[in-house]
Amino acid sequence: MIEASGLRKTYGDFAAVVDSDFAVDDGEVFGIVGPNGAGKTTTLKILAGLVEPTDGEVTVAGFDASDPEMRRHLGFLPEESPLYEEMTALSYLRFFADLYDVPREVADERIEAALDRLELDHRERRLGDVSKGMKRKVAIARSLVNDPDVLVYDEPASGLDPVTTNSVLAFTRELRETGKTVVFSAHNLYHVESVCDRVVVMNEGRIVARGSVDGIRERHGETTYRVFTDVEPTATPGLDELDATTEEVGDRFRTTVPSMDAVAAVREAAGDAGGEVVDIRSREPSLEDVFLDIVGRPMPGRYTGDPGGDGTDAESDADGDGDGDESETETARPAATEATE
Ligand SMILES: Nc1ncnc2c1ncn2[C@@H]1O[C@H](COP(=O)(O)OP(=O)(O)OP(=O)(O)O)[C@@H](O)[C@H]1O
Repeated sequence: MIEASGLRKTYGDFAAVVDSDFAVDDGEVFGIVGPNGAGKTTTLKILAGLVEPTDGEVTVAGFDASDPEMRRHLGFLPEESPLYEEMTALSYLRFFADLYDVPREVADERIEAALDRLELDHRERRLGDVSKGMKRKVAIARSLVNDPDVLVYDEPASGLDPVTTNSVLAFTRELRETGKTVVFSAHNLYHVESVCDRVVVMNEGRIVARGSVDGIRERHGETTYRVFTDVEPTATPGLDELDATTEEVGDRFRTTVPSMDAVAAVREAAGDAGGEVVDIRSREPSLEDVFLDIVGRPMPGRYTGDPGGDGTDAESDADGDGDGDESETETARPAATEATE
């Protein structure tokens, strides 16, 4: 649905996007993640045909991004989307539908459906008087009035309260179920983890990692295991050497270890001490941990508005099986060689 190859955008001597290649499949939710200034917005604007790349090619729904016909297939949500404050949500959305020559009846049906799914109240209220969350929802509904195949959303849930964030993320997931292809950027890694099929991580204009969220996590992060025993597993010499740490938790002992071999050693130690393992859980590194590893600095605005309340760690029963997702990392080169100050 989207193919970008050799994308580069320079402003004078400064390279905002360098050597960017990626493809987005039909019906996929694709995330672009990275710190401030990484080149996310520039990339999205190139996809939306709003910024012309200095080099490279991009096709969206089979059209060159610069082809005006492409816009009929695209819904774009900019990072900031000022609305006409004197209009109501309904009149505003009808206005945009008219710009796309959507017949009134069809437009009304689409608008109602989008606003229902977004749970938007106060449809007849002046947009100048509605909350920031409602404005964002109206802007999202606007991106759908032409029933596009591809949606390009720049930070769709940024700065929203947890309830609205949840609603916007759920809506984005639903778009995939209706066959839309979505590309979105986010600072907040929880947003990316909870919605995207695949992501690219950008830093200083370049893609530095790509793959499924799980694949990237698997490749860059280290899974730890928490072994719960009914005795303190201290009997076997050498447990310390396995980087094991044990804490007493209620009537159990929780030993955290970095490998399945160490899990086996804990099991043996518990047996030697006359007890047994009662539970084993794996703890996946968060995308945040991985991001720190790849980019070398934390994401700004980390995990704000986490509607799940625990976006930082994924914990699951440990069978020790990875899903073998492929992902790859590209070595981060210094910010564009073209960029000379
Ligand atoms: N029109 C422009 N002229 C000059 N420099 C620009 C222009 N647009 C973007 N840049 C620069 O290009 C770099 C990438 O900007 P971009 O907005 O794509 O980053 P971003 O990853 O979206 O960042 P943020 O998360 O802060 O929105 C930044 O250093 C920015 O200052």
